[in-house]
Amino acid sequence: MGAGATGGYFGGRLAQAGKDVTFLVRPGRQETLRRRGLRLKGPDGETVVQPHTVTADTLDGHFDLVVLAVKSYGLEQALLDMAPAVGPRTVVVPLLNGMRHVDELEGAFGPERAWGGVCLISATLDDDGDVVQMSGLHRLGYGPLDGAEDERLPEVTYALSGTEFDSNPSLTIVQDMWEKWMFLATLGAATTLMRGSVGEINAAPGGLDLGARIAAEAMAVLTAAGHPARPGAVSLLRTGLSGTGVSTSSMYRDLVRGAPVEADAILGDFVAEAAKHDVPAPMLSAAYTALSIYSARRA
Ligand SMILES: NC(=O)C1=CN([C@@H]2O[C@H](COP(=O)(O)OP(=O)(O)OC[C@H]3O[C@@H](n4cnc5c(N)ncnc54)[C@H](OP(=O)(O)O)[C@@H]3O)[C@@H](O)[C@H]2O)C=CC1
Ligand SMILES: CC(C)(CO)C(=O)C(=O)O
Repeated sequence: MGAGATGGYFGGRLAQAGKDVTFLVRPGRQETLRRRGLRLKGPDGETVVQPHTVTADTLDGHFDLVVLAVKSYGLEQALLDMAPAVGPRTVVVPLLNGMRHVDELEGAFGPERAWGGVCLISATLDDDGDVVQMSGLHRLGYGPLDGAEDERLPEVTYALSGTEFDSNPSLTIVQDMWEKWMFLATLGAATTLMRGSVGEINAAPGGLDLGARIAAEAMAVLTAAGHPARPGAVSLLRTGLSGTGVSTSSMYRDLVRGAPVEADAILGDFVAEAAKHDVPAPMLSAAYTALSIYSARRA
């Protein structure tokens, strides 16, 4: 569902590996994909696949697996449009950041079909509509939200394996999603508040300290919410915040090109979680306020 940066990337890699993939898209995107093919550009070169696409009005029959890859502000319509594709045994794996979509997905399709998902990638669409993978990271995690063994997990794992990206079935997907949320809340707040990449922030006076302070707030929120970050997640966060590189966040890239941002789902809900547990989060809160002003001006 959606053939933008993440849907285009993971779906394109699956199609490249010979899997039976259909992209549910809107007419504008369908036209671009017809004209140019689905082009994936990245550190390892360029690949073109000719994707099979459908639009909501031509969607027919149930699918085994739906990978939901829209922005949070497009979720409501996306759930309506994809509903005919979801049958009794369909599994829906969302790639969205944040946690609010979990309730919406469960509400729409029921807990037996709504799974959790996490994607770690830095991707964007360029001016031609091609998918650009901006670093070597491309990991997709998925699993049932209740963490119980599910006979469909090996089937979904088979469907999502044998491609160029890392595929991670997980029985701790809710914890994985919280940790991903912590990572993105930190990186998203730092890059949008400072209007710069990780390398630029770290090179500026006070930049290193700022990153560490936002990370400390975010980790405290996870602990208070009952999902303390595991050592691997803490180390990923530290690595993500260190260095001199050009890495940013999808929210930063949306901000600098004047596009809508997912501030409410990524930072608003996170700050609300902090308030619920009386955890001070002044830096995260400042970033959310700044993005809310940006969103109000765009409206
Ligand atoms: N980009 C990144 O590096 C990462 C993004 N994420 C998360 O993944 C999610 C998706 O982000 P991303 O892929 O970057 O977003 P994009 O904006 O690049 O892609 C979203 C796509 O969804 C399509 N879409 C929206 N609504 C519908 C609909 N009703 N029917 C069909 N297609 C629809 C849009 O189509 P149209 O072209 O018609 O508008 C667009 O192509 C977000 O929550 C983001 O935070 C997570 C990790 C990394
Ligand atoms: C932080 C990152 C790059 C990790 O995948 C991400 O999710 C985003 O930018 O939206």
